[in-house]
Amino acid sequence: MALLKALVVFTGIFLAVYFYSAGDVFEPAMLKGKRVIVTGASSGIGEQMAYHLAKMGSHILITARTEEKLKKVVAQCTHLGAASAHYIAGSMDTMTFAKLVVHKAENLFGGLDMLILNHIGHTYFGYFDGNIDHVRDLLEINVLSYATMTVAALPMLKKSNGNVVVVSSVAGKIGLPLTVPYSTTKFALDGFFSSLRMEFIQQNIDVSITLCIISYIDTDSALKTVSGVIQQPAAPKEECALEIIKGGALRKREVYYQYHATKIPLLLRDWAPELLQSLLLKNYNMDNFQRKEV
Ligand SMILES: NC(=O)C1=CN([C@@H]2O[C@H](COP(=O)(O)OP(=O)(O)OC[C@H]3O[C@@H](n4cnc5c(N)ncnc54)[C@H](OP(=O)(O)O)[C@@H]3O)[C@@H](O)[C@H]2O)C=CC1
Ligand SMILES: CC(C)CCC[C@@H](C)[C@H]1CC[C@H]2[C@@H]3C(=O)C=C4C[C@@H](O)CC[C@]4(C)[C@H]3CC[C@]12C
Repeated sequence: MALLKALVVFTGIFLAVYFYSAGDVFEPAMLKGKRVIVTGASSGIGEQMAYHLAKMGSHILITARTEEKLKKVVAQCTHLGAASAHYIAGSMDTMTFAKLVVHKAENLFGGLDMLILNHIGHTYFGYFDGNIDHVRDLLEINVLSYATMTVAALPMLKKSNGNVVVVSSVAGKIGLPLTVPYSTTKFALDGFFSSLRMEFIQQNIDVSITLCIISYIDTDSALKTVSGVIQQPAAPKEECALEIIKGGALRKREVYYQYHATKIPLLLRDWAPELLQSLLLKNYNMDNFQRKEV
């Protein structure tokens, strides 16, 4: 009898896990013909996301400040099989530009399926220098432009039951040294977008919001800034870019990449904060530290 009970329970758990994860299967075809904006796509993870989307056959609009780099990324996207690829150059420190990007997508595509918010403004990797004006400027670029673009894109995203994908960081969930202004902006994204997600659910607005919690990635800018100081290895940007797109397409609440480097610290955060603190500090080799502009 006990064996039968155990068997029933086991089968129940197996079926629950099977059917729960069945909806979790990603197919590149999910992005075919979809109309996508990627910000900060002239380099790093944003550039890699544009290439993945191109291979999947999406319509892509990319943006950043450097026109020369954007032209090259667009050419490569076309070569890789994008349904169409366009760029618009400008800086996200002006909210009129943030809105302009969304309006350009509307004019080009007549709608929008996915908004990938990924750009970050320049900052420094070093002890907080007391400059509040820099924190304010960074909040404009890293947070308010994200909110502005989301507001501008919402009518289109409601029509398509689309996705907002927000690229954040472990530094947006856990306080870390040497990135005070940056970390401030990434925590703010959690506040804005996690609250907005709850409001969408209450109002039956079928637009998903995916917050991506990313650890140390091997982009040129990250390697230039922190190698020597950070002890852990950097994860590959290509795989990171794909995991972000998958999370958005599957309408996940949050993406954790790399899983172990983000989930384990997050589990410790609330239950063993002092242990986490001492483990994290061991990860920084301050003998090699020099303040750097990012
Ligand atoms: N690399 C890492 O270790 C980690 C990265 N992340 C997150 O991943 C995302 C991408 O990072 P990563 O690829 O490393 O960064 P990169 O430095 O490679 O890319 C940043 C992008 O933002 C653009 N950008 C910079 N300033 C502005 C501006 N004022 N207005 C508009 N665009 C601007 C840059 O282009 P241009 O200069 O031409 O404007 C570039 O395209 C970020 O959100 C970051 O926080 C999270 C955790 C770890
Ligand atoms: C197990 C983890 C909790 C350990 C801490 C991981 C630390 C070392 C990781 C996590 C988040 C990372 C920073 C980040 O998010 C984004 C950028 C912007 C990029 O242009 C320059 C590098 C920088 C500052 C990364 C530096 C390394 C950080 C602090």
